[in-house]
Amino acid sequence: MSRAADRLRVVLNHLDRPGAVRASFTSGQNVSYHHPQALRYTFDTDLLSPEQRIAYEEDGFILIKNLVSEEDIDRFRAEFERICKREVKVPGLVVMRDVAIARSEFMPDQKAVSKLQDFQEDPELFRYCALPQILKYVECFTGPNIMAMHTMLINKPPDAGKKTSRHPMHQDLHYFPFRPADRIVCAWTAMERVTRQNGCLVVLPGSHRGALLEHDYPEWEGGVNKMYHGVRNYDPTHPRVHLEMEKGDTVFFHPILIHGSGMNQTPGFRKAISCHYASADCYYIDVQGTTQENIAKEVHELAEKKYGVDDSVTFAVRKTTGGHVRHLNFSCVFIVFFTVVRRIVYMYYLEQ
Ligand SMILES: CCCCCC(=O)SCCNC(=O)CCNC(=O)[C@H](O)C(C)(C)COP(=O)(O)OP(=O)(O)OC[C@H]1O[C@@H](n2cnc3c(N)ncnc32)[C@H](O)[C@@H]1OP(=O)(O)O
Ligand SMILES: O=C(O)CCC(=O)C(=O)O
Repeated sequence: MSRAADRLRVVLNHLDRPGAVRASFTSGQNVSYHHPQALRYTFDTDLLSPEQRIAYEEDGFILIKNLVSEEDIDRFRAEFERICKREVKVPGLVVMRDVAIARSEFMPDQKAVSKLQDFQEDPELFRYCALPQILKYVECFTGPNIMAMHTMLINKPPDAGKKTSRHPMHQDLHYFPFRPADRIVCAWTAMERVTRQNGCLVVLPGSHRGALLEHDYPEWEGGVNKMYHGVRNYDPTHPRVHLEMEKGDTVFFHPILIHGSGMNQTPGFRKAISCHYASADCYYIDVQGTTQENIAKEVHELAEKKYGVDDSVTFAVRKTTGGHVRHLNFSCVFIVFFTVVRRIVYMYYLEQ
């Protein structure tokens, strides 16, 4: 270990000792999960090294190599294929097609699927969200009571020539009407080798320390996928990092971190699986009058059109236990983030 790392460890030990200044939390449940004021984004659970904690604090993301086994990933891939072939039907699942491909008559159906969203009712895919090795890291950011909030399997298609396979630079918090942001984290696992060629994630290190910015559709000539909003104004000179990853590597990142992904310039699909987690202490906010109002409106419109929902819709809550990490799974579609969310949290507390 380097001398600098040794020094860092000593400083962190001092800061972490009982009686040191603590950050405040939204409930007493996290009392033993303190972190020193200087470290705002991470908890000490004996998993992250001092260097890793500092890296996440400074950059807003951390990449862990080889976290998910080849066997698990192959099982997720097989389940994805079963879903595409309609061999299994998953309640609440949102199947997205790339806008350029959806409008093509010639693409066989399963190839057109660019993303599955809200797979929490698929036990095989949902295993990803409950993998102990993932939850151990999640706990470093959310604290011990963890909720799975949003799930995706992203199947970035070979670009159809319109550059629609790109995902504009954005902050995930734009889609989440709950807070505090620092207690939310995304786990994103490469299901195969991801490179600049096939459209790896691109992040702006340190941008998680900024505010949630205004988002809207980018003005792209070839079209933009539904709800793929981009950050309106960000510093184009901000350093960018392309996260090239091997199968099974996992990146954890903060919901204010500005990120996106490039065009897939290869003939193959680029797959990744991800889950957004939050502390059970997170609370929902009213997004009226905030920058999130535009996405809330769009989600409501889509929900009305597709499901005819109103605020009286009820959603089930399922609870699972994984070691000492309590893990909640919301049975919800994307829309509940903006509609009946308060009820779900309330039900959770009633169950205690
Ligand atoms: C926190 C992390 C957030 C991550 C950020 C995100 O991922 S944000 C992205 C989240 N996105 C979503 O949740 C979108 C969910 N998607 C959907 O609900 C659906 O895929 C859809 C509404 C876009 C289309 O569903 P439908 O079942 O109506 O599909 P259908 O095939 O009948 O198409 C209806 C019309 O929509 C067009 N269409 C289809 N897919 C589209 C797409 N991705 N973007 C734009 N338009 C699309 C079709 O060409 C068609 O247009 P015409 O009528 O002109 O022929
Ligand atoms: O996997 C990708 O290409 C980008 C995913 C992403 O940023 C998102 O869905 O929010």
